Amino acid sequence: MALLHLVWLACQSALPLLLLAVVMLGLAMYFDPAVRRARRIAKGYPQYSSSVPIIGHLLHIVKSREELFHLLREWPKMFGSPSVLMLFGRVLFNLSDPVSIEAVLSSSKHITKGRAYDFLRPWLGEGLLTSGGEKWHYRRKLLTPAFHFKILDQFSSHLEEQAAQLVDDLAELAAAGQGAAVDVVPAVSRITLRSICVTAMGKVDFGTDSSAAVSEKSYFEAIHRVGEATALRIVRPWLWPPPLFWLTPMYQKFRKNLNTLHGFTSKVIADRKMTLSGDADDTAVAAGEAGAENSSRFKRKARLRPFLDVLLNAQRRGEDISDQDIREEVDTFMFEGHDTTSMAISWSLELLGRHPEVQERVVEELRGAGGEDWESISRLPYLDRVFKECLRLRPSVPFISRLLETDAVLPDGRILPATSMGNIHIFDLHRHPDHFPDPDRFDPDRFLPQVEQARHPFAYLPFSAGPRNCIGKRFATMEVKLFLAAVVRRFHIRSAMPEHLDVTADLVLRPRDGVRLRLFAR
Ligand code: HEM
Repeated sequence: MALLHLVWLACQSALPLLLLAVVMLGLAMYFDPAVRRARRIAKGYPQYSSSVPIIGHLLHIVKSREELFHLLREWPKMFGSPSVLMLFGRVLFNLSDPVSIEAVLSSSKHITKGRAYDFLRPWLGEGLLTSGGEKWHYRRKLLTPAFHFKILDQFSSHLEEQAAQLVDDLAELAAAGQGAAVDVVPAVSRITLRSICVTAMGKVDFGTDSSAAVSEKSYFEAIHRVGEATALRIVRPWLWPPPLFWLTPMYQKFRKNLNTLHGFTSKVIADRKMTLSGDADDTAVAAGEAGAENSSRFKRKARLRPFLDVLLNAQRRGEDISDQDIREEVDTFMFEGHDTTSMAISWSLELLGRHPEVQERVVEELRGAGGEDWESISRLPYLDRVFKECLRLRPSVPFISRLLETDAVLPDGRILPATSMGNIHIFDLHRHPDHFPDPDRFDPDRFLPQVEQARHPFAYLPFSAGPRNCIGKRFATMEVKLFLAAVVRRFHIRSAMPEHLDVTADLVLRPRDGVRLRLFAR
């Protein structure tokens, strides 16, 4: 604490120098020849006519997070896609059409994440989501087998247990609410966090005392606060330079919440290290001892190597992975692996609550499925279409971004020039009227095989596409479908949300006041 205070004082006294450094850096970037070329090319694209010298279109986007979310939805209607936003001499392309998005995402040249991800680094470090270059290539190759479908098959029984637990928790919540609307997000988040822990992190023991519940609760609250601060910082340029951010009262809270997040993940890693070090086969294999691979116990375990064990074993084999590296991956997967699925499940329940006829058809299909396990559920075609349509209308990740390090060339010859940002608005892509007629209508039959095949392959991207697509896509699909199936089998669901949603610009698609539902036992 004292150290933090000293840093804060030092920053304050060095403020004029820091500001000067920021201005000098800004000017160097502004007059960089490649950036000037990008500005010249960007003039050919639609954009706001009023641009202020240096700050560009900044005044248009300084809004509350709710207002900003709605403003972003206006851009495709006003300008089409691609359109341009200028900020401090930098060109940002807003992309919400499949053709220009394909030009960016399908190329292995455009794998560097946009500047917005820099603000995630205090939390997620250089994990798989934020890293680039060699580091990303190595980690992606190392971690891909941890999400192979054979490993996911081993996870299905854990997820089935968690689905049953979710149903019990929701029953308790509904009983406490006595027929009133309840916000299901906290209950769903708790179970999706447990799900990623018991599968990818190999954590089996949550303890029976209340301390586990307390640490889970503080973890969610900290995620929300850090997410809010990060999303706000992205659209408040005066908070971009770290030294300026450090001087704000917001930073003190941000730091405290980061400590909670890192404390939680460090404990998960320490617990798993302890379990593995007590396992003679595992230690021998990790150290590369002769004969270990031939042990029959190892052969059984090798098929079951979950995400965290892959990292810990790579470290024990002497590969270049520090404790810090492991923690940033665990932070990344813990966040990506539970917040995205938690919102996908909550939003899907809400959409089913608005469309009782679809809900009943899902229940009917489930009754004929033959079982409640993943084997039976994975084959259901109508549930699959509902799942896809829910992620179309409510994509958990509504926005992603790339820094274009080389030109991206569109099929009509136009260029998205190097140094600019390709901001991909998945939320608007999924509402493109040419690809999804009457886009706000909920209609699972948009995903009938013949309809899907006729559509542009980059018109529907809830999990992104190309080399940096979602590594957890199969895991997420299994979890969301299993949980939806378990909940609708047990409850009639009715949405208690207003017709027009109040959504905020956040890291995941989150409503301002939770997802409120009425649940009635079937
Ligand atoms: C419904 C649930 C999910 C959705 C909608 C979703 C969506 C996405 C999207 C759109 C991206 C691309 C991000 C970007 O380009 O910046 C992504 C990347 C990623 N996702 Fe997911 N995700 C989901 C669940 C999961 C789960 C369950 C995990 C982990 C178990 C996961 C781990 C990751 C990671 C690590 C990346 C970065 C991959 C890379 O850059 O190589 N996601 N996800």
